[in-house]
This record gives sequence, structure tokens and C-alpha cells, in this order.
Amino acid sequence: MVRPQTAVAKGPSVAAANKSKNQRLSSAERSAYFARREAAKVLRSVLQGDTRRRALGSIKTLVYNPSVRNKKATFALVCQTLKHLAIIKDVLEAANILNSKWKRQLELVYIIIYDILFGKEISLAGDAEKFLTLRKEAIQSALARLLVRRKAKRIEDLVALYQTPDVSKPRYVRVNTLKMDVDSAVLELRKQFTVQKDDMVPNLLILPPGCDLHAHSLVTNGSVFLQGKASSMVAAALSPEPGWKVLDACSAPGNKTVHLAALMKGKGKIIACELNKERVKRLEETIRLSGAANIEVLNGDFLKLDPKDPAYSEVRAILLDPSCSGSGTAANRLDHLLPSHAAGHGADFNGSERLNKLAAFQKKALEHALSFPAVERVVYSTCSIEQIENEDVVQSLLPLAISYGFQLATPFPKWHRRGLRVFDGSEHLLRTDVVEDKEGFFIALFVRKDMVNGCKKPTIERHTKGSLNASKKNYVAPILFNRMFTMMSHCRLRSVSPNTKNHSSASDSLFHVTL
Ligand SMILES: C[S@@+](CC[C@H](N)C(=O)[O-])C[C@H]1O[C@@H](n2cnc3c(N)ncnc32)[C@H](O)[C@@H]1O
Repeated sequence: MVRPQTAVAKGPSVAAANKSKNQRLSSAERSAYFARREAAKVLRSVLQGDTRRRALGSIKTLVYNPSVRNKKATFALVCQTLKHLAIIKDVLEAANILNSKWKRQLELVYIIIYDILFGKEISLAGDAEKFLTLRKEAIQSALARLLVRRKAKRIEDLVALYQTPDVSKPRYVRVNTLKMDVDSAVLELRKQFTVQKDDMVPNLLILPPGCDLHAHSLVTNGSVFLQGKASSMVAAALSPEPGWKVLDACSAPGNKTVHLAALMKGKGKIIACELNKERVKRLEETIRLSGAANIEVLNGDFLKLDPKDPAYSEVRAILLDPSCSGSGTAANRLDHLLPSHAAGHGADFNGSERLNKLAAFQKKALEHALSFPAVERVVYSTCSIEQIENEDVVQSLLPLAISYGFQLATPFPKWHRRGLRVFDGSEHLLRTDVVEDKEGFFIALFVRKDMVNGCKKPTIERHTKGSLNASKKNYVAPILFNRMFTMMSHCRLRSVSPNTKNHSSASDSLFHVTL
């Protein structure tokens, strides 16, 4: 514990040294005091979101909010407190020390008790710290009784009873080619880490698990983005060409938006649509950091954009990454630390009512994306492992998509994990596995080409938005159309096959169209 130095007669240099030591210690105390309060605030949001099964943001998102000053200490405190939360709650109950005042500030109490029992010896700075430190004996003896009751010899054994899954996975870094080329990024990062280039996703680097890069200058100046492999596959699967007009339908916090900008080499235009005003701020921050100058932010509802409006009628590619259950990245977001997970209520979070609502929105959004008149490519992605949000959404929209002249293309043909075999064509879909690949993502790519090897495709009547039933009634037309298209496009098919060396553009190597 930090204690003030007793004043004893000393020479001037010793006194000066002590004075500066006291100042250093008090500034460390001050920063610990604030870190505990920042951590308590984050913990409150996390726990409230968990109780309502409606998270405001992941732990990481909340901690990396610009308002949190001491991010590293706050993140560590929140994660460690969550990891020990069940024990802390049992100890608190047994010690029975809280009055109504402190019961209203439970998150701060949890954080301080974590520090008292498992963390650093804390100073008396702060009312809550003072209150709990004075009751330290009661707290420690409650822990001792808990150890006996749970037949645990050591604290670590007790913690092991609340074991958490292994979430170690490589740290992926996407190089922002608007600011830096890949080889320079590799050279720079190799000064500190082992770095490999990913063999499938361009501009993606693999670093060892656990590398903390949040404060690295390449991250803070936007030269690289901390983006997972599956997430980096989405914009790459869409592969918009430089100069195109592209719409990112549900865009915040903007990782995929700025990836699109890099793929388009800053040429053309990206409209980044986002409904949530608060999240628009994060989106704007990501765009600023990326240095992209061709992104227009639109705070609005994607479903309400009129595809015939001249502002959107020339959009050629749409990235649709709508709100989803997030079940594929729960470990990433540290959801396994949350009480609902520990209590085995994880399934509630993705209860059927919530999933049905999400799937209904996802279908509407995909239907809307497919209705833009000039759109040639639509990528649909989720970070969910649920069939209802993935294959089922694609399957239900496939007749309409085909009637508009779209085909399901195969993004990253070399990737081995494809869609669940629930309909013909699901082998074109891409999945990543939550255990094997450490996060569960889903990608579907719809491609429409009006010109195939110089031949104009036969025009078919376009169905108006919302006429899904009509499209099913006229289903014979798309089938006929597809046969004609297949006959005409076999050359194209060969030219974009993954085995062909002679790709017409870099983007072709990332997906091929199968009819
Ligand atoms: C999964 S997140 C997108 C993540 C983003 N693509 C990225 O990679 O950074 C989905 C976003 O869609 C937004 N959203 C939900 N409904 C929307 C709507 N109707 N129109 C526009 N945005 C919407 C949510 O607020 C959320 O920010």
C-alpha cells in the first residue's frame, strides 16, 4: 500500500527525491482511481446490456470509445472483474457489508473488490475504496469460507471452477493501402512481431495471438486496421472496381467501408449508410483515420432509400452487413465473460423471437439491396452462425434474385468451408467456423452481368420491390433465362474459374460465377 513518507531530517537531495517519489506515487494513485471509475462505467453498460440481452456495444467497443482515457488499464480491469464476477458476488453476499448507498454503485464495488482480492493492493483514495478497505477482513474471510465450501485449495482452483473457453487466435491486421503498402507494413511490424502474409485475403497480415497493437503507431495513424480474417473477406469478395459508385448499406463502425475505399484505390464514390446516430460518430472517426476522401456518410434508414433516386440509381455494388445476432463473434466480444453466458443462458440471447426479428429485417434489407437498378454485385454478410440469419435468408430471396438476373457466385473459391447444405446452390456460400476459424461469419455473393462475353443478356421483366410472390409466380421465366445465360456464358465461366491463370482482373480471382 502507498503510504506518505514520515518527515525525518534529511539532506536536501534526499528530501527532493522523496518529494518527487511521492508525486509519482500520487499520480499513479490518481490514474488507478480514474481507471477504476472508467472500468465501473463500462462494466455497468456491459452488465445492463447483458441483462436486457441487448448490448450497447462489445466490451472492446465500449473501452475503445474516445471518452475512455486509460484504455489498457480499463480493459484489463473490466475483463478481470468479469472473469471473477461470480466469485466476487458470492463473497459480497457472504460478507454482507453493503449498505443501500453502495448497493447503488455495485459495478464500482465489484471493481474494487477485484482489486482487493485478486489485483493490486489499493490505496485509500476514494470513498468507495475507503469503505471497502475498512471491511477488507470481512471480505477476505468470506473468500476463505468460499474456498472451503467449494473444496478449492487455492484461488486458481476456485477460478478454474468458472473456467472460460480458450479464445486465443492469431491477431489479424489489414493494411490500409490508401496509407501504406503491404511490404512497408510488414517491415515495420517485423521490428516487434513475427509477421506472415495471409495466403487468401490480399493485404491481410497474421501476427501471433495476444499481440497488443492498440497503441501501435501504425494502428493509431490508420496505416493498418485491426480486422479479423473473415471480416476482411467481405469487401474483398465484393471487389468493387475503382471508379464505381458503391453503397455500404449498414456501415458503422466502418471497417468494411474503409476497406472498400482501399480496394477502389480512393477512386469512385462510396455512400456509407448508417441508421444509428451514435454509431455514425464511430463511422466518421474510422473514415477520418483511413484517409479515404471518397466516402459520403448518410445517417438514415437503408430500407427507406429510393433505388430510383438519381443519387442511387447508378450504384453498381452493395455491401450489406446488417445487424445480426453476433453469435459467431461472441468469444471475440468476450461474451463468455458475461453472467448470462456463465449461467448457461446464452441461448436466450439468441432466442427464437429475437432471431426471427433479425431474420425478417435481414430479408427485407437483402430484397431492397437486390432492387437497385444498376447493381451488379451484392454481398450479404453476418457474424452469426445461425442458419435462419444466413442460408435461410439467401434461400428465401434466391427466386427474386434470379428473376433480376443475379447468380450466386463463389467468393474465395479456395476456401474450404461453404454454406450448410440446405438448398441447391448453398455450396457457393462461405462460412467460417466459430471453433476452427475462431469466429463464425457468413458471406453470400450475388453477381449480375448484363454483358457476357460481349453479348447482351436478354432483358426480362423486372419485378417491383416487394413483389416476392409475383416473382415466385413467374418463376419459369428466370429458369429459362438462366438456361440461355448458361449457354452463352460458358466461355466466361472458364475464364473466371479458380484454376485459370488468365484472370481478366484481380477481382476475378476472389470469386467465380457458377450458374
Ligand atoms: C453489423 S453492423 C455493421 C458493421 C460494419 N459493416 C463494419 O464492418 O464495421 C450493422 C450496422 O447496421 C446498422 N443498421 C441497422 N439497421 C439499419 C438500417 N435500417 N439502415 C441503416 N443501418 C442500419 C446498425 O446500427 C449497425 O451499425
